[in-house]
Amino acid sequence: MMSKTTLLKVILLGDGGVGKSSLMNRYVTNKFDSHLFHTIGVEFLNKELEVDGHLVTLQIWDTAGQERFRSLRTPFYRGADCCLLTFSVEDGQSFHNLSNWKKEFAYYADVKDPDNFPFVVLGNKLDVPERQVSGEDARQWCRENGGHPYFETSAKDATNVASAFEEAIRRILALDDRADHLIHTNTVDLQRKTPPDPACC
Ligand SMILES: Nc1nc2c(ncn2[C@@H]2O[C@H](COP(=O)(O)OP(=O)(O)OP(=O)(O)O)[C@@H](O)[C@H]2O)c(=O)[nH]1
Ligand SMILES: [Mg+2]
Repeated sequence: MMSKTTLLKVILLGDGGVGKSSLMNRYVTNKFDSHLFHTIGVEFLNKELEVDGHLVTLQIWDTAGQERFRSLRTPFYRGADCCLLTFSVEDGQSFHNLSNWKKEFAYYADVKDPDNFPFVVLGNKLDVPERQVSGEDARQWCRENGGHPYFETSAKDATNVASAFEEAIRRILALDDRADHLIHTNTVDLQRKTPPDPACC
């Protein structure tokens, strides 16, 4: 059984410690580690899913947020279909740095028109009671910086994690001129037990 899947690359950016790896792990493996190590360079995981009738292979690239790893992460920005700008609601500095992350992405991904590129903003660690960034401030930043969608998430208790990644997919698929850029790959469904087509080699 051959089926068409669309490969979409999304990239997680944001300060070290805001929870990028935890969000990816929660979404792909549904696990959470309260003592996760800082990422060095980049890592990626794939997740296959169906969104609004589209079979999608989501390739999630998780980057190291610490400044000392800048040169290791930036070569991987090119070709991203969506960028998830991530901060932690209990870390005001990580919120103030969103503009820098957006600029870094646009520069190294060579995005010509950042205002029309699909960014999604994530305010993570919603479960932590001591907030430094209000939802209203975050929404205002999103409105004033290109009208990006905003999700408050918790990788720890799984709040809104799937919704945020699925919004990223919808934003990409909604772009009018996607058709020319989509990478269609044929995949083999190993679960399906139908006999081979006799007309086939
Ligand atoms: N309470 C709480 N802790 C979280 C959440 N997400 C991540 N953490 C914790 O915050 C710490 C940092 O999380 P990471 O996922 O490693 O952060 P990161 O953004 O990948 O950091 P770098 O790899 O250095 O860029 C870890 O101890 C996580 O367990 C969350 O939603 N709630
Ligand atoms: Mg990490």
